[in-house]
Amino acid sequence: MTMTKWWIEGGIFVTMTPQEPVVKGHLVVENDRIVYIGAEHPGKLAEGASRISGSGLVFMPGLINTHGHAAMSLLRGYADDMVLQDWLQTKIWPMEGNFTDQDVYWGSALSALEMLKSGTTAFVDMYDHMNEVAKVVEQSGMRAVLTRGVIGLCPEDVQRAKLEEAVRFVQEWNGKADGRIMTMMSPHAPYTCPPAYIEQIVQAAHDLDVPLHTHMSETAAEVEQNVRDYGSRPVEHLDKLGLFSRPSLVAHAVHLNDDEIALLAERGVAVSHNAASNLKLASGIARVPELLKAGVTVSLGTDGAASNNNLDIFDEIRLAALIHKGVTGDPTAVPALEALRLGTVYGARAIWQQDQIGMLQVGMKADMIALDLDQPQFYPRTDIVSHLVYAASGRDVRHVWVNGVQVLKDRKAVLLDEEKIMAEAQRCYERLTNKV
Ligand SMILES: N[C@@H](CCSC[C@H]1O[C@@H](n2cnc3c(=O)[nH]cnc32)[C@H](O)[C@@H]1O)C(=O)O
Ligand SMILES: [Zn+2]
Repeated sequence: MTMTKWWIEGGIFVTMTPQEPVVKGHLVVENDRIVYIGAEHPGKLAEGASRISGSGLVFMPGLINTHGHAAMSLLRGYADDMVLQDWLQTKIWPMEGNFTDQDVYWGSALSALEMLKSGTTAFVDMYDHMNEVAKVVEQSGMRAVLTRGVIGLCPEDVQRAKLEEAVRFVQEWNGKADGRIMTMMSPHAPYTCPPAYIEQIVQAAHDLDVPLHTHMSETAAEVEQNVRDYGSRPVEHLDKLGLFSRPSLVAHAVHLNDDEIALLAERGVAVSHNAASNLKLASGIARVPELLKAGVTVSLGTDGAASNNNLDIFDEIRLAALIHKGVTGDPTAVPALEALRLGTVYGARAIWQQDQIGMLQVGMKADMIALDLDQPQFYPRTDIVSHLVYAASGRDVRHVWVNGVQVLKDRKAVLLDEEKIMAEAQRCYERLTNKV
């Protein structure tokens, strides 16, 4: 393998490390890893490196989106302003029922493009036709944790077939694309999977030695129904079924009581906070300050583009910093640096990759983004972290690298064909809407 080496000369680096959150200086990457970051000239380490000027740019770790359904970008704007159960049952599921491999491929490619262009370098995806999503990840150069989510509201033979498909997906893709693809197992939610089915999925995760992912406690109605059907709230229910006996990541976790927060902390369960989706579907607002105080890893997710309706993690960072202040009446809730950690360091923790990504530090993978600082919203130069949280958006992202490879250059995707993806996604949508 030929060695690649590049050197960012003279930039501002928001490293997200506890020791030195902001560094003005230099960064050197060799192959897929950061080999130098610091104020001093890198000296010998920069020998033979190609030089990139860091002037006018701010660099930070790539953002991590810990919950979504990439192909749902095909349904962006298709069914807005509805309540979750009605939205899923009358609009989304009937459309998804007609999705082909091609639809999932182009829908996921559209999302990959949008994510890259707004600074997301790693994402979690729970969906169907997952081979297509994996191909998109492979081609786009992104990093992802993928899982064939299963809904168990079907006869046992269909349940079994879905579970086998999910297992095969893990066997085929875990660790692929130079390690950029990792996998999980996922019951879609406690209200769509009977308890015995959840136990089978948990067992499969044990056998395969992969983590678990699910939607949990998204709406008050879900919690009530869980109590009616199973005699306990979703957290206790899933705990009894063994879901938290493995590394697990739960999306939403909006309706939690104090005991449930304590249990999630005790079991080391990570939460994906999907603020925009929860607001849009009027599901509620997660108790993020309390979760953080209890020591739960809280990360950020967009959920599908049909309930957001974009995939910009900068939006989620800003929302996380704002709504919890509004809800608690405490302006110190989720301060700027903590909000930025939700989208970076904690995101990495939530997908068990904190030793690899989420910070700019020697030895870490070079998953990094650069934003254009020479824009009015970033003047005057007061506090760069504050600017990234309260003033920035994904549209400010100019360059993106994943695993040491530049995948976005001057706002253009390097490995994806932007025009073709948008045209094909449009065609998929038109074909799908003619079917129903
Ligand atoms: N179609 C598969 C399940 C795929 S898992 C991903 C599912 O999550 C659904 N989904 C998207 N957003 C949400 C949400 O916020 N809550 C619950 N389900 C969601 C989405 O519509 C999709 O069907 C099967 O039948 O087994
Ligand atoms: Zn979801």
